[in-house]
This record gives sequence, C-alpha cells and structure tokens, in this order.
Amino acid sequence: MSDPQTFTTTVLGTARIGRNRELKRATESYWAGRIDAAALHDVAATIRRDTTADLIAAGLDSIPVNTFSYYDQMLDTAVLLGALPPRYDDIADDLDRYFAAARGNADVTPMEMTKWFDTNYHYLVPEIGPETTFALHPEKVLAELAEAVAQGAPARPVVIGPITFLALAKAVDGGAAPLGQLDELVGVYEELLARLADAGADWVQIDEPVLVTDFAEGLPGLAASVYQRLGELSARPKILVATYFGDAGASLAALAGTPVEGIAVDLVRGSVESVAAVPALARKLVVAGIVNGRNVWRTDLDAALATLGTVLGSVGSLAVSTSCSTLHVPYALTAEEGIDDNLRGWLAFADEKFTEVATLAAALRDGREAVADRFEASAAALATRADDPRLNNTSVRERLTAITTADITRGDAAQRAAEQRARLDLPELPTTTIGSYPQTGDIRKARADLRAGRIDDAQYLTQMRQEIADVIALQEKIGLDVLVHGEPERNDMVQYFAEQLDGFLSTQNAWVQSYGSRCVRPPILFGDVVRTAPMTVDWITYAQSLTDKPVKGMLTGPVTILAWSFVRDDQPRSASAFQIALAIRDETVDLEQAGIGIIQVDEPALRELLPLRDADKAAYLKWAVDAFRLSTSGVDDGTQVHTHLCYSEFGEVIGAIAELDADVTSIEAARSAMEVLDDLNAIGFSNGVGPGVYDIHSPRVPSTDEIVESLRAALKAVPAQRLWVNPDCGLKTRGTAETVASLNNLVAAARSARESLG
Ligand SMILES: CN1c2c(nc(N)[nH]c2=O)NC[C@@H]1CNc1ccc(C(=O)N[C@@H](CCC(=O)N[C@@H](CCC(=O)N[C@@H](CCC(=O)O)C(=O)O)C(=O)O)C(=O)O)cc1
Ligand SMILES: N[C@@H](CCS)C(=O)O
Ligand SMILES: [Zn+2]
Repeated sequence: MSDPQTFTTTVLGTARIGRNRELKRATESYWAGRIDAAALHDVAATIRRDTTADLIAAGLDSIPVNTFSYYDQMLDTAVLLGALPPRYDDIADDLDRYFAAARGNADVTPMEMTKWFDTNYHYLVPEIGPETTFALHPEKVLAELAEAVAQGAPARPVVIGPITFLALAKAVDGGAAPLGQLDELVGVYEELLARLADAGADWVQIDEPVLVTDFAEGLPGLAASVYQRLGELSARPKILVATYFGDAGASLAALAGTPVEGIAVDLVRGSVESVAAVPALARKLVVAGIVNGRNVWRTDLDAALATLGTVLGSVGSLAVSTSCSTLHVPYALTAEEGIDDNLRGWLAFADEKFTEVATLAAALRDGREAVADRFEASAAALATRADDPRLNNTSVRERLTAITTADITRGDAAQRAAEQRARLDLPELPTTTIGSYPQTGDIRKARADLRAGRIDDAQYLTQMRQEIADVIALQEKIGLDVLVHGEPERNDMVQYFAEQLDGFLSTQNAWVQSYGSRCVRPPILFGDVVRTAPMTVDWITYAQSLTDKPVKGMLTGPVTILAWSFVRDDQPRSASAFQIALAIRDETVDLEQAGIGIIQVDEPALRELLPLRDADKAAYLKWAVDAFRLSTSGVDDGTQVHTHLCYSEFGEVIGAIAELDADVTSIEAARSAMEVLDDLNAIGFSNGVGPGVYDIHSPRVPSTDEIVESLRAALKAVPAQRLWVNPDCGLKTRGTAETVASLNNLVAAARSARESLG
C-alpha cells in the first residue's frame, strides 16, 4: 500500500482501448445498436479493473485512475467542467449526448478534432464562448476513484488541468481567447479538489502538458497563480502537477514556488539540468518521467539509474515514472510473434515499461545489486543494437551523402503548370477525391482471411482488383475528373508502406488509439530504410487501365511515414526522414515511367511534428520540407505532383506548405471557412489548391447548395484556373451510400460553379 505522504513508482496514465481492442468493438457495437448501454459499461468496467490489477501486479505504489475514457479525455474534461457546447443540451441521455459531441448525429455537428500536442492521438477541441459557464460534474472521476479503491488500489485521480484545457480550447461566438476565463474555471477545480478530498483521495494528478509549449504567452505566470490558488485550499488532496512531452522550462520554477506537493517532469525530452536549476524542488516530490511513454525502445537502465541518481540530489523526494501516459504505446510486447531475438530485445511496450519503472525504483531503494539480473539482461539485449547490419546500409547512406540542391528542386512552377495543362486537359474546377474509398467490412475481412490462410494471395488479388474496378466505375458514373484507385489494398496509409520497406518492423497486435474507437498499428522504424521493389505501381496501373480519365498515383510522404511510426532514437529523425524520402522518390519515378501523369504524396502529419517550442520550429520545417521535396523532385515537369494535408490548423506552417512546391495541394478547410486560402494568398502561393469543401469526419451528406457556397467563397480568394474541388480528406471511414450521395452533390456543385463562371 502506498504511503499517502509520498510514493515511489507510478505511471502518468495508461491506454484504455483494451488489450484486444475490447472498447473499440463495444463502442462500435453500441453505436450500431447491437448492444445496449449496460453491456458497454460492463466492457468498460472490465478494462478499468484489468488495468488497475496490472498496475498493482507490476508493483506500482500509486495508480492513476480516471484515465479511462469512452472516447477522449478532453471531451471527458468538458463534461467534468460542465462546458459541453450548448448544441447538445437537448439530448437527454448522458451517454448519447457524450457520443453526439464526439461524433455528431443527424441533427448536430460533432466537436472539432485535432492532434494532441505532437502525437498522432486526436482530442476533441473544447468550444468556449462569452456565454460559456462552468459547473462541476464529478460523477465519472468519483465513480472511478471508488471503483479502484474498492479494488485495493492506491488510487490517484487524474484530470486535465485548467490551463491546458483552456489553452487547447477554441474561442467561439465571437469570444476572446478562452484563457481569459481561467479565473472562473479555477473555481470549479477548487470545488473538485474538495470533493476528491471528501472521497478520500490522498493525491490528485493535474495534467498540464501545455506548460512544455509556447502555445500561449505567459504560461509560467499562469502556472504560478493557478497552483498558488489551488495549493492554498485547506481541504484538498496533495497535488501532483504533471508536465510531459517536453521540458517545462520556466514553468518548473513557477510551479515549484507554489504550495503543490509534487511535480512530474519529462526526463526523456526534458533535461536534468532544468530540475537542478530549481532549488525549490528540494521541498517537492518530483515524479521523474525517465521511462519513455512515447516510444517503444527498451530503457537503458544503467543510464536511467545514473540520471535518477543526479536528480535525487536536488529534489525533496523522487518517484520513478513513465514520461507521459502509456496511451501512446501498445499494451504488451508479449502479444507479438515473429520478431527476431535481437530486435525483440530492444523493445519495451507498456507492460514492459511498467516493469522498468518498478526495476528502477527497486534499484534506487535497495541498490542496483538487488536487481542486477534485470539490469544485466537489459544491457545485454541493448548491446546487440550497435552492430546489427540492418542499422547501417552503406548504399542508402552514400546515396544521401551525394544529394544536392538540384535533387530537391523541380522546374519553374508556371512552366510545369503549362506542361501539365496541355497533357491532362482538365476542365476548370477539376473534381477529385483524396484517395481512399470506404474500407468496407468485406475488404477488411478479405485481409483477415488472407492472414488466417482462408484465402490465398491470388484470391486476395482478385478481390482487391474487383474493388478497384468498382471504385473506378463508380467515379466515372459520378463524373469526377481525376480518379483514384480507392486504396482498398491498404490496411493503413503508413503501415502499408512500412510492410514493404526494409528497416521497418510491422506488428500484428500492437494497436494504439488514434481517436475514439479508431486505432493504428504504428510500424517500428528500427533500421536503415531501403525500398526493395515497387510498392504501388501494379495497383495504380491496373486502375489506370480501366479508364481514360487520369488516375492519381497515391503515396504517403516521408514526414508522415516518420510521424506515424515509432522511430529509431540512435540518429536524428531527419536522417530517417531522408531515407524514407529516397524510397518514395524511387516509387514516383516508377509510377511516372509506368505512364501515370498525376502523383499525390500525402503529408497530413506535416503540422503534427511541429516542435512545441518556437525556437525549434524553423529547423524542423527545413528538414521536413527538404524531405518532401526529395521525395517528389525526381519526376519530370509534366508530371503533376499533388499533396494532401489535414487534421490541423495550418497557420504556423503555411510558409512551409508553399515551399513543398507541390503542383496541387488539397487541404482540410471545410471547418475553417476558407481561412487557409487567405493565409496562402498572404504569402503569394500561386500553385493549385483544393480546399476541402465538405467534412468527411461526419456521416452528414452536404447539399449541393452548401458546396456551391463554399466554392463561391473559395473563388473570391483563388482564381478558377487554380482551384480544385475535393472533400477534405479520404473516405475510408465513411459508408458507401453517404459517400456516393456526397460526391454526386460535389460534382453537381462544381458544374454549377463552372456555369456561373461562364
Ligand atoms: C488519416 N489518419 C491516420 C493516422 N495515422 C495512421 N497511421 N493512419 C491514418 O490513416 N492519423 C491521423 C488519421 C487518423 N485517422 C484514422 C482513420 C481511420 C482509422 C481506422 O479505421 N483504423 C482501423 C484499423 C485500420 C487497419 O489497420 N485495418 C487493418 C486491420 C483491420 C482489423 O482490425 N481487422 C480485424 C478483423 C477484420 C474483420 O474480420 O472484419 C482484426 O484484425 O481483428 C486492415 O484493414 O487490414 C480501426 O479499425 O480502428 C485509423 C485512423
Ligand atoms: N490518401 C489518404 C489520405 C488520408 S490523410 C486517404 O485518402 O485516406
Ligand atoms: Zn487526410
């Protein structure tokens, strides 16, 4: 049992989708009406109980609770604070209201979704307007606390803090920046702390990851005043303010100057020097995030122990922890088969990380000798990494050394546009889609059947070709101008490529939540990246053989492949990005040689990897742009290069988007009212652009009229010669009926807009 005064071993949070994605299946069944709310709650309770039991078994003496979520922790926080947007007020049932906010329904649009810091996890963006009021609804956190206590857990409730909640919210209804409502909101946290104290909580963890960023001015000052105020409460649990995803910088001293008892610091991305520089930490519990919660590499235990030894000298007491929640890594390495011994030895997923935390804490408490066998096993496994030939491919390294500016530069953009116009002969306002068509149950089942040996390669190929033929026929019927093959053969736009590239390990069960019930299996980029054969050419040329309309080749770009993989940590990420770029470049050249005239290289993660601190942004954008250009500059001027960006606010990277120098950029804009076009104009962007004219994240079918309206708005910012008409992202998550209806309206809207252009 934990000493309520302090604790020594913990993690900041855990995954909640379930070891076998039980929550995904249960929520999707609930939405489809196949199970009722009680059955869904049962699955959720089992996941929570199992997670708590696993953490107890791992030997942790303080256990996070309320890190479970049916959909998203920011949405949970909006509910906790009574700050759901009012458009959901009429929905009486709590669960249905919650899911309506998450996903929308026939009557209401969902809350916006965007990336959580620089991760591939998406949160729902709180909406704060002048009329927003806050009111405490602590039922979930209190229930989950009681549940864990009943299980015998030394439970520590976790909530997102007020600064992070408001800094990540968006202003609506003409309101000012949401952080202006911080004072009022802190009052609700005061009430919450009193309720948690009444419920017997010894500690509460308040997550403030925004303190490692430059997202808003004056964050250290806000940290000081908010936690001074909360710290002065008389009846409250001990407060642990958790910073993660980077170095808390000046906020660390600000927090240390308040009465809070504990501060969690990220020692993977942050530095020991920052801790040593704050004398007031000598009076605090420092929760040392030494085990990487963001990546899958085994911890170098000796190095970690040395770091902890240094930290110990400058803090009041110390607990060992992961650097952030293990939400971002898969559950268990033991669920993976077929990994060679060398590579397996370098890895640690969540379960293995819990053990690393416990081992390090034991070494601090009892001395390294007490757990020497674990340290030695770890060191021996990691020692095999340096000499593994897969980490050092001479030919790819030599090729990269020889790259010059000419290799990342295409011909003059206007000249390219003229050549492409002559070659492609497209109408004004050409219509297209972003790549994927609905990934139906039949498609996924075919892949599951192939994996299980129920069908063979030839049968799988036949079925996928039929899917492609159907999608081509559908697009011709709808009347789209530039067609796609629909991506049926792709389990995922990153994993599909990783499975074919040397240097990547693809997993079978290593699922990580991406948003809501949607999961991905990030590949593990462990070595040098080499393309051994074309990856997409057969599929695309088959699609092109079925139609006279141009079919776009469809590739994922180097930054996105990197961003959505677990990346080796023994060289800069840029070095791996350039290796991937060479592989994609070779693929574009092969597609061009096979007669494909348009090639799209998707970079939806360009914005996601933007560093959280302003000082680091320019260097990132330089290598990210160069990697993209390396991947797309091998083709002739007459080949039209498209790119696609989504899932973000693009303001900060708008200059980089222009520097990508794609001939056509399709970009999510359906929810930001064409602001992106004004931003592009402001920097003189003059290539083709396709602002998304409808939101594919909701089943709602946009009317022709509303798409015409979007196009009219777009035409005020962009001349018809440069404007493309497309949805804002791929259609893989949509149903077929709504897709067909939406695209019919999109084509009708483009025709109507063309007519009005005369
Ligand atoms: C564009 N986005 C992507 C991101 N990251 C990626 N790595 N990939 C992306 O596409 N980040 C930003 C956004 C996030 N958006 C999404 C959208 C959709 C999904 C999604 O649908 N995920 C699927 C899993 C996709 C997949 O890997 N499919 C595989 C395996 C399918 C499967 O689960 N099979 C079953 C058996 C199936 C059956 O019998 O019917 C099984 O194995 O048990 C495949 O198609 O082969 C999801 O289900 O969550 C993710 C991110
Ligand atoms: N080509 C991909 C891009 C998604 S961001 C798709 O259409 O799904
Ligand atoms: Zn997209």
